[in-house]
Amino acid sequence: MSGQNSDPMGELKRRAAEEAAAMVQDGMAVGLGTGSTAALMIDALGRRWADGLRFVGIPTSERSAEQARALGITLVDFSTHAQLDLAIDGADEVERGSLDLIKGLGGALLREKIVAAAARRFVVIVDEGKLVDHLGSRSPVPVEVTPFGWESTARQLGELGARVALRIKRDGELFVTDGGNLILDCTFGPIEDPRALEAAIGDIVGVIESGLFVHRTSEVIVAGRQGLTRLVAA
Ligand SMILES: O=C(CO)[C@H](O)[C@H](O)COP(=O)(O)O
Repeated sequence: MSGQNSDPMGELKRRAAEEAAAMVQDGMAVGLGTGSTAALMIDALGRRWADGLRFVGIPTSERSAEQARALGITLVDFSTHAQLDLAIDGADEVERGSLDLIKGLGGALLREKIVAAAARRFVVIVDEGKLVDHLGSRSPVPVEVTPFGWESTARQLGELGARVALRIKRDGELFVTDGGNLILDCTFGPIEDPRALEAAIGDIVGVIESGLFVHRTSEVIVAGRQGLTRLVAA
């Protein structure tokens, strides 16, 4: 069988990633997301870099930094670029209408949220399977917490109505973030008021950040069976 059409959704995700990468212009400071979709976008930026485009990137994880560095992309940090022109990232769920997100199944939510908050435009790339009517319908909300006292933090997250699971890797080791913290995956079910939940989670001592991204998205590029769709925040 020809490999060309063996993964039509993968091909559409690649096109969505290329469309997002096409938004980068010479001289921009760009946030580079994390995950399999963001990796396709970084690859696309690498091709544009090889063609002569020049910009600087702030990566949202060590993984993305390594990938971008290998492609020759210049990386900077917030000491020289406290504001970014654009950030591009994937997501685990996108709420239709609001374009609010759940992120962090890849474990990079803290740096991803800092980068999204620093960007004038935040563009998200997903396949259509990530679109939901209510956040929390399929994905838990990942919450990054300090290792010290995580059991107490978990208990308090449970009091908000979540089923809480400490993230463990496939090899049985604890998942530790790039910042040296732990992730608690909190299953709430469909979330009625993401803004209120984000605030309530953030109020718990020991919580560093949650994977709820509320009112942060400028645009979503969706790869679907019918092709690419662009959703813009109302
Ligand atoms: O939030 C993330 C990492 O922390 C990713 O953006 C999210 O998990 C989507 O990843 P993928 O594109 O591999 O489905």
